[in-house]
Amino acid sequence: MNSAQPVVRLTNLTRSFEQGGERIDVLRGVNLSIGPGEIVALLGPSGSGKSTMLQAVGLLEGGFGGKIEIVGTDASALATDGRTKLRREHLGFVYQFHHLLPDFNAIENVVMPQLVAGKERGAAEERAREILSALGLAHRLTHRPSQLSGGEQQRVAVARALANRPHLVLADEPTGNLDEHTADKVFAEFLELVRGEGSAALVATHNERLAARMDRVVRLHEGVLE
Ligand SMILES: Nc1ncnc2c1ncn2[C@@H]1O[C@H](COP(=O)(O)OP(=O)(O)OP(=O)(O)O)[C@@H](O)[C@H]1O
Repeated sequence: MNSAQPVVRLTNLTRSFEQGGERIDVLRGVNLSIGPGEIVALLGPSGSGKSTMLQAVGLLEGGFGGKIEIVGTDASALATDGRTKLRREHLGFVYQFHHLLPDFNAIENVVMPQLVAGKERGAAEERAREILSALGLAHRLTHRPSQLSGGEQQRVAVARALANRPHLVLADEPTGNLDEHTADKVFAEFLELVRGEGSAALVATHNERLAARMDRVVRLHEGVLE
């Protein structure tokens, strides 16, 4: 990767929804460029389009206008297979709710995306141990999600998102489901890990306090960033 190249560049991103015969223009021309290792907070009131924007950047949904470039590749021009490949190679996801596989323990949840990416099992397990330990979960490796606290579940979700060393982590209210004290702690660990790994991140949040800890804050207002 060219070191000066943005990990994501959005040019005139648009998205509208048709609901009950009415058209809502949620994104009306969003422009954003995130550099390597840069951690950006995406703020905006409820319903302003933060999740919609993360879905676009995550190449999870179609129906968007404009251009989405991920590490220099124009995703808008790719078919489903190409978008999946781009997503697997460059992106990691953390959601408000952990979405861990319930029948798999912590280490297996972190190993899984690495196997999907073609990594050999031994190396994947070593990486999972390393990253879970960095998040203080060395003593919880064989616990299943139901046997973990909410904070621990989110830490596993963070480890899973970073397992393949993504260039960009997309996080949608990653600590929104936790009490304030736990949220602060898990978020600090998340930031430290993302910084240590050198990944960039785009983090949607309502929380101004968390936003202030990131490198840059952008705000969605009436469909554009300000
Ligand atoms: N599939 C859909 N069909 C119709 N409208 C939708 C759809 N998805 C989102 N919207 C609308 O788009 C707007 C933006 O939703 P979005 O979830 O992106 O907001 P948000 O900023 O993430 O909100 P919150 O902070 O509450 O999670 C909302 O008005 C929502 O109702």
